[in-house]
Amino acid sequence: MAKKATASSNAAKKTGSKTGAKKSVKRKKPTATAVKQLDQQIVKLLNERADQIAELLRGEEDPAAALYDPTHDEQLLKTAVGLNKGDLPEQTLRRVFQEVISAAKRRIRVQRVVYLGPEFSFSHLAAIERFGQSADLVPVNTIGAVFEEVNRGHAMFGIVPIENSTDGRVVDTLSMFGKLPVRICGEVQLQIHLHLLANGPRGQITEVYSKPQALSQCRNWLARNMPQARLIEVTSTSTAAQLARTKPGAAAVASQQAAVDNGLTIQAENIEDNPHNITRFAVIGEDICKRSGKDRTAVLLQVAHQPGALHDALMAFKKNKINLTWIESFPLFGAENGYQFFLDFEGHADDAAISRVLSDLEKKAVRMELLGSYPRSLTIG
Ligand SMILES: O=C(O)C(=O)C[C@]1(C(=O)O)C=C[C@@H](O)C=C1
Repeated sequence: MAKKATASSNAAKKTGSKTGAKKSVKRKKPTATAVKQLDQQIVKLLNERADQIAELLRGEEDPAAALYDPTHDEQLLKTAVGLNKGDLPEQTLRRVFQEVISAAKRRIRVQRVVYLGPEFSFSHLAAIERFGQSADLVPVNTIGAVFEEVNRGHAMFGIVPIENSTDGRVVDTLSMFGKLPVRICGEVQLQIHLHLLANGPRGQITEVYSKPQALSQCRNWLARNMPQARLIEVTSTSTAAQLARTKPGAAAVASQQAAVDNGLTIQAENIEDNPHNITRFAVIGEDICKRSGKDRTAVLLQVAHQPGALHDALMAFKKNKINLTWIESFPLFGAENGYQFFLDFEGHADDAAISRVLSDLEKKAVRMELLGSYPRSLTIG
């Protein structure tokens, strides 16, 4: 991580004290020629790095299959960013290397990824974070459509919001797992900063548009600061930003990138009620992720609609000492039909203890689907 100068090191610089004195690095004067020479070197090295990545991938037994390896990508990014000795923020370097990896992979095969659009929704930002901008990132209008496109094989991957630290589960996503045989093969965790965007002055705003989850994540702020405005739910935050561009009196709760893309002004920034507002996105597709040592596994479970059935099934976790990290219930169609459960827990399906849990669950279940095992990700943002 880039080290920031501390108060004491600044003081040391001023006084030239021995303990704080840094060896001065001779830098070339930033003339136009010097900058051009530096750029030439950077461009040459970035090209060489991309060539190496592509070459290594081509050397794999199945280069196309090797393209999706979030654990390997994460290690590569961590190592590269860890070499930073300057003041550039970690996130800036991460972006650069992420794009080099993405461009190199494109030479092997273009990865088609669907997301809830339009552009600059948070799902789009999560897709850029995982796949880079050289992937073919395709917007669709609903979370259901992301699942449909992946299920029909029109896209190799989809990216869908699954859970938010302030607002909880994203029902549209969880309910789709019960409807289509699509697997989870990764996750992206993004820090979500929400902004109030509009075309005109704040005093003229009469309606605020956004996705229900985004409105809910800043409901206290909106109640305090926009008590007169009507809150209107739309399919995504970036759809809201498009509406705010054209509709008089309309504002949107959306990302900073959506403001830039739609030429809107940020009327109030970071209006999320919880400063640690994190959304977890699932990467869906057919790929099976290798064990990374820090994995989670998700299953869909239906047990008999009778007393003690869920308790009996969950004993599998206690018996095998596995930490259950998340459980959600969904009513099945028909009032008397009971519930379906979404479970998320620590470990990979290839671990011996997890395979015992899965077989125990299967014995107790009316229906059980393994949704997938995936490596845990860092929170970005
Ligand atoms: O509307 C978007 O921008 C989305 O990508 C969806 C979504 C969500 O449904 O959770 C994603 C992240 C934020 O939590 C708000 C909205």
